[in-house]
Amino acid sequence: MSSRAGSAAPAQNGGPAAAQELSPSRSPTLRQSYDLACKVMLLGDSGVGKTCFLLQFKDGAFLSGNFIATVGIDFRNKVVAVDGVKVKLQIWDTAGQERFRSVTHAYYRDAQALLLFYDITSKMSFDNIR
Ligand SMILES: Nc1nc2c(ncn2[C@@H]2O[C@H](COP(=O)(O)OP(=O)(O)OP(=O)(O)O)[C@@H](O)[C@H]2O)c(=O)[nH]1
Repeated sequence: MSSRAGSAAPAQNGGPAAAQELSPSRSPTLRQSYDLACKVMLLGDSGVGKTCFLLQFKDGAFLSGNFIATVGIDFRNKVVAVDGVKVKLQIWDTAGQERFRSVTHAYYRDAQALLLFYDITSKMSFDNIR
């Protein structure tokens, strides 16, 4: 299985090298103006579709073809308007693989929302997220 380079894991494909270097303040999209900020975490087993959901929501694109597992954790920002209020969603895409659990747990603390994902064709992925 191939791996998608996450920002909180050893660098692959020229990505940042260490977990402590992953900071939302480094994102250029933060320059967008907003009224409220909200941290959202995407959680669930590996392969349930967290990254695809995020890319679809952020860019309107679907990642089909070879499955590339997330390494560690990564995030994307998107500003949405809710009743005239600009809300910046800082959406954190966690790796579903067990070996990254300790890395991803460290990011839960100040989240306002956790989105729990499972694969409707896999009862195990549902049981694991309960
Ligand atoms: N049929 C179908 N396949 C999907 C859907 N969403 C994602 N996939 C496929 O499922 C595979 C895994 O998707 P990812 O979004 O990378 O899974 P993930 O939960 O981010 O996995 P990790 O990064 O390992 O935690 C990919 O091959 C996708 O093309 C969906 O809604 N339907």
